[in-house]
Amino acid sequence: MLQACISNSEDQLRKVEKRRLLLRALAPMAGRKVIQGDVLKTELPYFDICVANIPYQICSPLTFKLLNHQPPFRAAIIMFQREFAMRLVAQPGDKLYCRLTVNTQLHARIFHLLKVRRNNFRPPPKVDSSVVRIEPRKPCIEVKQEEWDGFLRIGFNRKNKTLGSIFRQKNVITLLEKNYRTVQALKLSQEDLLNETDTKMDFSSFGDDQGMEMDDDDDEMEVEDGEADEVQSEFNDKVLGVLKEGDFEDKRSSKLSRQEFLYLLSLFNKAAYHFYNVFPLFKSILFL
Ligand SMILES: C[S@@+](CC[C@H](N)C(=O)[O-])C[C@H]1O[C@@H](n2cnc3c(N)ncnc32)[C@H](O)[C@@H]1O
Repeated sequence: MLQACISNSEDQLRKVEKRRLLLRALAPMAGRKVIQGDVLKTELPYFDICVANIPYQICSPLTFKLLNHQPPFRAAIIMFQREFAMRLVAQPGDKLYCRLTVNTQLHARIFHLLKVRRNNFRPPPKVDSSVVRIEPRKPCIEVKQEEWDGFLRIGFNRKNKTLGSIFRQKNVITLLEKNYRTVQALKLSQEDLLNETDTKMDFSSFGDDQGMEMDDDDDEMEVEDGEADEVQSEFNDKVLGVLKEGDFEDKRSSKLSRQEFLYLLSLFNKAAYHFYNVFPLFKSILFL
């Protein structure tokens, strides 16, 4: 059939070659189901490999959807906007190292495969691209995702400030103290709080603001609107004691590895300091 199409015309030869390559690429798909739909809204079936050239506005939600997928797949090879890709593969100390980096690298190993320059496309888009390989960690790391997210938000609030300075901020201490008092009032154990380990990542909080917004400022994002005054109280001294215990007071989030973040969070939790709003838990216990 294909042979019959062959002609001397260079254009047609190119078309035939394209078609031959396409048929070869699709051969393993024979008998497979094709699902048509919005990838973000579609429940994905079991899959082993994901290969995708995606519109860049869905970089963050798609990445987190894939990382939440169970059972974990073998690998995803995806082309991302260059800067997003460099954030995924950044290492402590790199300019692009951020909350997105730590969060994704907690759940997956990420490799930069190749750069694709804008001029490789016709017409050229406005940005360069990179192809990366994402391999979910197996077994997956068990964390309470809300706790981890809350902790990283605070840590990367001013990623180049020392943790000592961040954990003197009024809004940070107020959050920790409120949670601490709730936990104490209910005499909740570590197990009560962390038992329902929720490894699911809430990618809704990782809008493209988190994934792509990049400025020259140190600031990642605010914990919440409002003042960031420093406080000095007995409670604050105790919180700083946790930082000192792990030798973290003079360290900066921009240079901490994910293992160090995990360790520091474990020290805080051991001392009953929590970073997510425990109040709903309090309410659910009251209304049992
Ligand atoms: C960058 S193009 C890649 C096209 C083609 N796969 C290729 O590699 O040449 C991205 C494609 O994803 C489709 N797309 C955009 N948003 C999508 C979504 N939420 N779910 C599924 N496909 C989407 C677009 O219609 C477009 O065809």
